[in-house]
Amino acid sequence: MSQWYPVLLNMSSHRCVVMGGGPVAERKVRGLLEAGAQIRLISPTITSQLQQMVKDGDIEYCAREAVDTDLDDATLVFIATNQSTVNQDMAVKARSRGVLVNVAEESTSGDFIVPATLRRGNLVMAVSASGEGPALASRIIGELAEQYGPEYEHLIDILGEIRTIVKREVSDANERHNLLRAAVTEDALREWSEAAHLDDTEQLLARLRQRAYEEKG
Ligand SMILES: C[C@@]1(CC(=O)O)C2=NC(=C\c3[nH]c(c(CCC(=O)O)c3CC(=O)O)Cc3[nH]c(c(CC(=O)O)c3CCC(=O)O)/C=C3\N/C(=C\2)[C@@H](CCC(=O)O)[C@]3(C)CC(=O)O)/[C@H]1CCC(=O)O
Ligand SMILES: NC(=O)c1ccc[n+]([C@@H]2O[C@H](COP(=O)([O-])OP(=O)(O)OC[C@H]3O[C@@H](n4cnc5c(N)ncnc54)[C@H](O)[C@@H]3O)[C@@H](O)[C@H]2O)c1
Repeated sequence: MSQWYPVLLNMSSHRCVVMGGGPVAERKVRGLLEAGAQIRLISPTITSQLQQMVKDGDIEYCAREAVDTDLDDATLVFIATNQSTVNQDMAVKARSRGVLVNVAEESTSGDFIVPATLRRGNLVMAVSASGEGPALASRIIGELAEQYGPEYEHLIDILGEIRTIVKREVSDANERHNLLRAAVTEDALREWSEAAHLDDTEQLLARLRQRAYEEKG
């Protein structure tokens, strides 16, 4: 059994602190930026890509070693220095303050780990091997990337609109459930990518009912 519990956090208004400025910290910063988090990076040295992000104003940067007070107003802390004593010391301090912490060098010193992730707009896929095989998680995400191409970014938006219409128009919970399931088959997705009937509610519902009926039969 894995003790890790997967969630999607709304990071849009949360401050994250990243300690360390190497490739591992850079990966964490990229993932956080994709979720719109506010990031403060603390490290005496940083990669050229991180330097560019600082220049572009994407992240706040303190060019020094991390200190305890850096933990103060953070929702999440990511520790990725190459100093094991610093990593472990900051992890203990963060936990004692109740700040959730990720420790890149050792999964069990922290409160959470970061899964390999694939984003297609609002479709977010995350794979974890619970720290036992990050390379496997990364490989599986690579496979998913081939299976779920960039077209899913648009498709997931169409599906969102279809769902809004169904929720508005269909009051029976059981029927709603059947229609929404019928809306996401591979065949249905192909149809929506060509014509989703979003401006013709009657036509859309008729197509969904037909699909739900066919699936049952
Ligand atoms: C998913 C990903 C996300 C990210 O980092 O953003 C991520 N590691 C990635 C890649 C990767 N990391 C490593 C390799 C080399 C192969 C290997 O060693 O196996 C590769 C493969 C590669 O580079 O392709 C080395 C490594 N990783 C950790 C340690 C320490 C240890 O062993 O505990 C060491 C040894 C360091 C050393 O040698 O000393 C620890 C962690 N790495 C995690 C996440 C967390 C668990 C995730 C999970 O299992 O779900 C955890 C526990 C903590 C954390 O960082 O949250 C990202 C893939 C992104 C992508 O490609 O999509
Ligand atoms: N989770 C993962 O996926 C993964 C993968 C490889 C390695 N690791 C672990 O993550 C650590 C970082 O890896 P890396 O390749 O980015 O290392 P790196 O050596 O390239 O970078 C380390 C960074 O930490 C900074 N640093 C050093 N002391 C500091 C301090 N007191 N306060 C703040 N910053 C400080 C350095 O200036 C440097 O920017 C490794 O030591 C390893 O244990 C994790």
